[in-house]
Parts: sequence; structure tokens; C-alpha cells
Amino acid sequence: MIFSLDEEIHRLSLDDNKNDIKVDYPIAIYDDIVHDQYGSAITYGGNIDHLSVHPNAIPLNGTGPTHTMRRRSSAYSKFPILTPPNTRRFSITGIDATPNGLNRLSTTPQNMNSSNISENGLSRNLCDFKPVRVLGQGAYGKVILVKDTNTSKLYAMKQLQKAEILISPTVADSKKEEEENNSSDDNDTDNGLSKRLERTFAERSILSEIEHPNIVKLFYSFHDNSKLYLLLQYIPGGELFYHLKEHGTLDETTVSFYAAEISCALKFLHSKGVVYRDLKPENCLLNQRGHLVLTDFGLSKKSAHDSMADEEDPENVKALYSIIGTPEYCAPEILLGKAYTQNCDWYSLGCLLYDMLVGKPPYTGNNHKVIINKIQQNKQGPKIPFYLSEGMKDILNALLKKETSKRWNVDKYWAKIGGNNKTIKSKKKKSGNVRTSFFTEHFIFRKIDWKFLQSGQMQKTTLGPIVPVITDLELAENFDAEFTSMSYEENYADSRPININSVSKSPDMFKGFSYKASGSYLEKYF
Ligand SMILES: Nc1ncnc2c1ncn2[C@@H]1O[C@H](COP(=O)(O)OP(=O)(O)OP(=O)(O)O)[C@@H](O)[C@H]1O
Repeated sequence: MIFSLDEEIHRLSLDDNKNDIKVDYPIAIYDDIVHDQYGSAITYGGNIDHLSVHPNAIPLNGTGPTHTMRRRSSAYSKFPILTPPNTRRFSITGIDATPNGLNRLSTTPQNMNSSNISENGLSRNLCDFKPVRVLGQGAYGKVILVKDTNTSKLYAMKQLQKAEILISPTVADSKKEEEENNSSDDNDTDNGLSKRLERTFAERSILSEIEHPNIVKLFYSFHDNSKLYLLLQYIPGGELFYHLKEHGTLDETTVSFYAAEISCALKFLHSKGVVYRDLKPENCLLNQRGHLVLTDFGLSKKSAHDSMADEEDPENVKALYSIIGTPEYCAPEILLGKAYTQNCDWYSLGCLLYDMLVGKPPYTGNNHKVIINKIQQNKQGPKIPFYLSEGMKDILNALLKKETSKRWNVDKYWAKIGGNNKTIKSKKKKSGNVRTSFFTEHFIFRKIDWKFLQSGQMQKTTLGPIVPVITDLELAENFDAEFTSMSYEENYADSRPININSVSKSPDMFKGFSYKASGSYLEKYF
């Protein structure tokens, strides 16, 4: 029971001042930056040289220790997409590969909401944006910082190569990956294509439907002959990966702060029926004020149910089967090809917290087989270093449980809310060893004002523990030179149309991808 553990921790007089660097998240003083509702959008004309920097802000331009050993988990080597045996094929019109054949909310063009716009008329196109520099590289293309030629506003443009999506992974991927993937959908090209298309539309669809201060915003999407484009809010503070590379590990107060912000985003996604599935330091960006923003919804999945919090209620369980994600941060049930639910994201949170505290995720290896072997060999769970506080050890243990039935069901035990307590208490007796204390009340969150955080006010009015040093937004100073020095010219032109008919019978498979956020939404964030 976490309550008794927390009492124990209090009894032992765990001394915050000794264990943590004190962070008090003061109010930001920005005289020349126009604030949006949540503090994550930016006015680009202003001079930010005199930005008030938090006392704990860490210079990020080479003055700190560098840890060059950290490697990217999946930018170039994509985790093989396997389909477990006995999984029913599904069409891209929205039936998921689940044994019970439950209909899922389709994220394919046919079912997209009214924000769909005409493919020809109202949407933006490539000529409306001038490339500034490369920010990152993903499996299907680059992410480029671009400037709107009409308004001079900056966006992160995520490009997805249609050919990469359409061509079967057995053709496009490396030999090594094929070998790793020998039990996969080699003879299952249509299913693989359907899944890649579904995921492409899911990212556009999910981002266009959700709004949260810790989740990146989508403003436009469109496509041309060769590529799909997502015009995202530019998050200039760089990846958490970058900051971890600079500093190696982070202090526990900083980790608790990021844990709270990520949890807030995950809880929100789960309440909307979305499983994120790719939590890792590369996908956590810092905004100008040092608040964490989740990006990359390319592996996220939306279910038909809006709430999937109760795993004990079979009617309300949304099981997924695709083996997908980044192995080091992936829940064991996914790696083993078992059915899984949104609870997999809480395991990934455990991996991310471990990484921030220890300097690497709990299990490392080049592919999912190595990692799953390590998970299975360690019957007691990952080795948690002795030097971590009791509170950190406790939350890591609760999230990194191999068996889902023993893992903390954070969605269910999120916070004490009025009437729900009765139901939860009555189930508590049956739940045996299962942790039934509330996540938001955990000792590591003792400094977090959850109401303030969940309302978006904290993100709007305070600075995070690491405030990125930004002298010029266009310089993308907090992004790896490996990317910012890349050429974008060859990527920034609509190349010859690909012959869609050579890979698919349906030439219209990207129809409906274009989207434009409403005028009020755009105004709110610019
Ligand atoms: N909104 C944004 N603002 C600033 N940088 C961004 C933004 N979105 C993405 N990036 C940068 O681009 C990188 C790649 O983006 P993203 O993860 O969405 O691509 P991906 O193709 O899905 O990558 P992967 O194959 O690794 O999952 C990110 O890690 C980040 O560094």
C-alpha cells in the first residue's frame, strides 16, 4: 500500500533539501512574448534575449557535461511491425485485428470528422512555407522548421514519404530487420499496408481532435504527389533526449515534474480512448518555458470507447495486438505479442523515469528479442539503483511490473474524486496485491499542484526546471546538429508522382488527409 509506504517515508524524515535540488517554478516574466492560453504558442517577431531565466535553468549550449554514449532508440532502425499468429486481417475501413471483432473507431478518411476539407481548395500547400532547417528525422521522412511565407509564423513540418508508407517493409527495410522479423507478416503485405495507412491517418486524426497543453498542436495537413505534410506547432526547446544527452541524468525533483506533465497528457489521451504507444525521450519536447510537450502520434491508436480505464470490466477493455513501439520503452505484453491495453503506456512511463534517473532505460538491447529475454530473466524486475530515494524506487517498482495484473492501473487509481471512491473501495478488497492508492497522491508528486497542472495554468504561468536557452527561434539551438546541419533542399520539393497503382489497387488511399484548424484555434495559439 502506497499510503503506508508514504507514511514510512515521512517517518524516516526523507529530507527534500538533501535529496533534491530545490525547484519552485516561479512565475515567468516575459515582456515581449505574446502569451497563448497554455503558454506553449509563441509570437515569433519578438526579441527574447532578455527572457527571464529560471535560477535552475541549465545552459544547454555545450557548457554542461556531455554524454555522447546515449543513442537514439528508433530514428533509423524501426522496430519491426509484427502481426501475431491467429490475428484476423482487417480492412482499412476500421475493423481492428482483434479476436472478438469489435468495431473500432475508424481513423481512415471515410470516417473523419467535419474538419475535413476539400483536397484542392481550402488547404495550404508546400509553396506557402519556406524551409528554415531540419529539426529531426523519422522513419518516413524529415521534420523541417518552416516559415509561413504570408505571416512569417514558424511551424514544424513533418513530412511522410508516400512511397515509404506504401511499399512493403520487406522491400524497404534492411536485411537485418528482415532477419529479426522472420516470423512476421512477410506474406501479409496488404495487412502491413493497411496498418501503415491506418497509422498515418491516425496521427492526423488524433491530433486534429485533441487539445491539451502538454500535447503538440496540429494546424494544417495536406499532401501532394509524393508526400504527406503535417504542420505542427513548433516546440523550440528540443527533445528531452537532447537534454538527457547533455546532462546524463536529472535530479529527482526535475524527474517528478516531467513525470507529472507526461502523466497528465497520458491520462487525458486515455480518457479520450487513445493509447500513445511510443513514449520515449525523443518524443518529449520542451517548449520555450521548459514544459514538456508530447509529439509523434504516428503509433497512437484510438478505440471506439472514450474511456478504457477499468481493466476489470471486460466490456470496457480495449485490447490491442500490434507489436509496435520502441523496444527499450515497450511493455513486455507488447513485446510478447499478447493483448494489451492503455496500461502499456504506464510501463513506458516507468522506463522513461528510470532513464531520466539512471541514464539508460531498464533493459537495453538492439532488438525486441534481446530485451524480452532480459525482462524474462529478471524475475524480480529491473535492478533499481540503491541511491534513488524510497519514493522513486517505489513508483518505478509499481510501474515496471512485468505482469499487467500487478502493474499500477494508473487510469483507474488516478485521483480521489467524490463519488468514485465508493466503487473503487468495494473492489479494493478483491484486488489482493494490486496497488489501489492514488497516483496523484504519490510521495514523489508532493510538490505538484495537480489542479493547477490539469487546468493548463501551470504551463501558462510558470517555468519548468530546465528552461531551454533560445536566442533565435530560427536557429533551433536545442536540436542536434546532426539534424540541423542536414540539407533540406532535396526534401523540399514535390518529386515525380509515385505510381500508386504499382503498390495498391486503390489510387485514392490518401484522400481526406488534408485538414485546416479552425480560425479561432489558430488565433488562440498565434
Ligand atoms: N512539433 C515539433 N517541434 C519541434 N520539433 C519536432 C516537432 N515534431 C517533431 N520534431 C522533431 O522531429 C523528430 C522526429 O519527429 P517524429 O518523432 O514525429 O517523427 P517519426 O517519423 O514519427 O519518428 P520515429 O520514426 O523516430 O518515431 C522529433 O524527435 C523531434 O526532434
